[in-house]
Amino acid sequence: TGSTQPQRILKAVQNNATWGDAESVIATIDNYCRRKEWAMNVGDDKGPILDSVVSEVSPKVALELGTYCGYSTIRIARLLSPGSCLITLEFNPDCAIIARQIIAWAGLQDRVQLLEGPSKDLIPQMKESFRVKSFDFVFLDHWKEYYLPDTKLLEECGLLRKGTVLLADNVICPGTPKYLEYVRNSPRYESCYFKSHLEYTKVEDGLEKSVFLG
Ligand SMILES: O=C(NCCCCc1cc2cnccc2s1)c1cc(-c2ccc(F)cc2)cc(O)c1O
Ligand SMILES: [Mg+2]
Repeated sequence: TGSTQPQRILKAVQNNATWGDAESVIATIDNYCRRKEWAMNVGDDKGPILDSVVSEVSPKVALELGTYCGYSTIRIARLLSPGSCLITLEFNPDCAIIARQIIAWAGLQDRVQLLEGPSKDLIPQMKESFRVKSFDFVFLDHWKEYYLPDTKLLEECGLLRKGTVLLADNVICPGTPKYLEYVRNSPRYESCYFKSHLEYTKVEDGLEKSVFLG
């Protein structure tokens, strides 16, 4: 039986990146996915936009929906101040196993809590089980049709506060029309679009930044 894409990405990291060096892990994954095989990482075109929003927010408690191999997890976690934490949700156990190893290779396992399971089950547990009061920053990068229901779930669970920043990947490709319509028309959000490209391609894609107004 052959290897999976996450296993091949982990091997590339173990063979080329420096243990404990997050920048080298990011560069290794981008080189591998640009030259060898495309993968659904936020990538090196949208990545700097993600970096700039995270740096601006400086979140103490952040949430990521959709870990995959941990590429954006590392991009976010490397910018967090010590004492801050990033909770990342992954539903696929095979991805979770690989992501944990890639996050550890980057030396960021102390700032990251990877939870396995569907967002709709885990989000309602955040307050009681994971002792989260509210999130300062949320990166949406999971099933595109879940962006809207999960945003409403975060609102209903009282996990957003005045000023919480939501940043959504893939709002053009594959696209999240219902989510975009909601955050761009709701009086409870101030939204703006950062035009970019689908990871490792020339296809248009972008990130939507939406500030919850309370
Ligand atoms: O599907 C994408 N990401 C979601 C997969 C994660 C599924 C999960 C569900 C779930 C539920 N609960 C908790 C955790 C999780 S993780 C995705 C796809 C493309 C793409 C693919 C083909 C193509 F031609 C053009 C773009 C590009 C991207 O940047 C993506 O992010
Ligand atoms: Mg994505």
